[in-house]
Formats: sequence, structure tokens, C-alpha cells
Amino acid sequence: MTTRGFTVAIDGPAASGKGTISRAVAARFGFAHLDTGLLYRAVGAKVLEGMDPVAAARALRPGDLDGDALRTPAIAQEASKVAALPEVRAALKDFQRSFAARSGGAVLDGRDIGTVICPDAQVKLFVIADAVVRARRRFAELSEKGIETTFEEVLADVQARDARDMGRADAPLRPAVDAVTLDTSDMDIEDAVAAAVALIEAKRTALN
Ligand SMILES: Nc1ncnc2c1ncn2[C@@H]1O[C@H](COP(=O)(O)OP(=O)(O)OP(=O)(O)O)[C@@H](O)[C@H]1O
Ligand SMILES: Nc1ccn([C@@H]2O[C@H](COP(=O)(O)O)[C@@H](O)[C@H]2O)c(=O)n1
Repeated sequence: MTTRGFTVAIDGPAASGKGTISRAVAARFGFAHLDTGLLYRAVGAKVLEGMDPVAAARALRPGDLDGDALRTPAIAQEASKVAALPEVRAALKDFQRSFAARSGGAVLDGRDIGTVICPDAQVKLFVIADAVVRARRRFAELSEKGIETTFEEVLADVQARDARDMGRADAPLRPAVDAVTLDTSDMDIEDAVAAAVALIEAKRTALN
């Protein structure tokens, strides 16, 4: 069974579980994984330090993608603001497409992977969950990390980002026409990952 050029695109709103599913799927199939949200978060972080967003996107290096440092609510909000700028999105496109084209298979998660970055991906998943459920999960995660916030703030952050991501003109958040939607509101992580794995297995079998 070949995985050369096999791409899995996983999109969805904030804190829907895209990253969790993507990491598990990548480990299960031996695919490389790119969390494309980190690119926008890294640009957002540079803007909060005073840099111009387009210059920051053009100057971005893999060493800037320090996941843990970038996972703060303030950086998430700034990321969704810079993500609405077409020049920022254009500057980040080639890197994502090169990553997707690597041999051995790749899984990319984000907002526009199935629609813009990898429209030919073999598997497209659109992961959703009720906003209150997502905020509860994210609040628990942030609390565990010692980041001080409230459930209400996290819910407002999730809703504001969703509205910005769905409402922008360039590459808005929406499912690709050929994406399979996975609602994880009533699923635990194990079930959500199992559903994604089953979908990928079925597609790989059909292609071989
Ligand atoms: N099915 C699930 N059941 C319970 N908790 C989950 C589930 N899926 C994900 N989580 C938890 O919810 C939180 C958000 O998940 P994750 O980081 O994977 O979302 P995301 O869509 O990648 O978020 P973001 O868009 O902000 O990068 C994490 O703490 C994760 O462990
Ligand atoms: N393909 C993508 C990925 C992310 N964004 C924007 O970045 C913000 C942060 O992303 P997370 O996945 O880390 O939450 C997100 O709110 C989007 O605005 C994007 O536009 N396209």
C-alpha cells in the first residue's frame, strides 16, 4: 500500500480537536504532520512584538514554530486577525504546499487545507463540535497549563475567532464540498481518532 503523495486535510473551527486527531493519525500511519495554525500564531506573536504582519510572514522560519509558547489566548486572537490579510496567507502558502507534497504521506490541519492549500487531498475531514463543548475542553487545557482565564473568556475567544475565520473574504473557514464532517461534540478522543482512522483506511484501500 503506497503512501507517496497521500495527503490528509483536516479543517475545522477553533478547539474542535483537529490537532489531536491529526497528531494521532500521523502517528498511526507514519505521516508527517503540520499544524498550520502555528504559522499564523507565529506571525501573530511577531505582530504583538511590534513587527509588520506581512514582513513577519515573509520572514518566518521553522524555528519560529514553538508550539507551547504560541498557545496563548492573546496570540490566538492576533493570529486570527493577521490570517484575514491576503498578503500574509500568500506568504505562507508555498511552505504548506511543499510540506503536503513530501513523500511518505502528510497530514495538515487548519482552516483552508481542503479548500485552498490541498484541494486534491485524498482525504478531507471537517471536524466540528458545539462551541460550548469546545470552550470547556480548551478551558480545561489552559487551566491545566496554569494559564489564568475563565470559561466565559475562552468561550468568547472561540466565538470571536470562529466569526472572523468564517467571515473573511480570503480562504474563509468552510468545509470543502468533498469533505467528510465529523461532529465530536459527543465523542471522546479515542472515538474521534477511530472515526478518522477508519476513513483514511477506507480511502487507502479504495486507491490500491
Ligand atoms: N473528542 C474529544 N473529547 C474530549 N476532549 C477533546 C476531544 N478532542 C480534543 N479534545 C481536547 O480539546 C482541546 C482542543 O483540542 P485540539 O487542540 O486538538 O483542537 P484544535 O482544533 O487543534 O484547536 P486550535 O484550532 O485552537 O488549534 C485539547 O485539550 C484536546 O485534548
Ligand atoms: N490554515 C489555517 C490555520 C490557521 N488559521 C488562523 O490561525 C488561527 C490560529 O489557528 P489554530 O488552529 O492554532 O487555532 C485561527 O483562528 C485562524 O485565524 C488560518 O486562517 N488558516
